[in-house]
Amino acid sequence: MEKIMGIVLNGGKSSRFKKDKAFASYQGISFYENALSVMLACVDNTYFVVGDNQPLQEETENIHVIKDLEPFKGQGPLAGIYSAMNNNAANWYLVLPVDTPLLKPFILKRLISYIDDRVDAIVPRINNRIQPLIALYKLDTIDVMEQQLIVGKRSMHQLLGKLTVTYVDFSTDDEIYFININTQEEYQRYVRD
Ligand SMILES: Nc1nc2c(ncn2[C@@H]2O[C@H](COP(=O)(O)OP(=O)(O)OP(=O)(O)O)[C@@H](O)[C@H]2O)c(=O)[nH]1
Repeated sequence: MEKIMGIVLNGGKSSRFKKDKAFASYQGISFYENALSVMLACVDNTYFVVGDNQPLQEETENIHVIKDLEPFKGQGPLAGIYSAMNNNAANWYLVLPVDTPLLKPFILKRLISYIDDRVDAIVPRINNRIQPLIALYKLDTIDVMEQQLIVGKRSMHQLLGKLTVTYVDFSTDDEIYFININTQEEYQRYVRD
């Protein structure tokens, strides 16, 4: 049985949203609480990788609050993923951002079912669009991540270009679950609490 650790990313600046996305809410639940609960419906333990405005006051038994490692602090989602994987706690890591409030556990469980040690990453694809922040990464990919960060290549797409990836196709009907809220306009259009 593979050991899987969650990584919920919450270290962004929310500059397009104009206020901290973590505290926006959907159906009365804040984005960050929702992301943690979707994650914990799929794995036993998760990292919660935060920036300066840490919403959780206390750790719980299965939520471990950490910060980006200093050399790459605030350098984007890849920095957060790398910082969590650096703790060496599992051989696979399931990543989730805070800003996909419509996501459901079945999506993550389907990705988990594709775990195979011959590949480096398992990434969903919907209508030819890939979602590298709702994905699984094998521990061994940490060296490639570090190299990318050292040379300032923060793009997840560029990272995937260097890995062996299984793309898991989801149908157009599932597209709704992957909606990513970056702006107030997107919030009004898709979420409207
Ligand atoms: N740990 C960590 N997470 C990050 C970092 N940058 C972004 N994230 C998270 O990655 C996910 C996607 O973030 P983006 O929407 O690309 O970036 P953002 O900074 O939150 O928003 P913008 O400032 O509008 O680009 C969110 O869950 C963010 O909280 C970072 O430097 N460190």
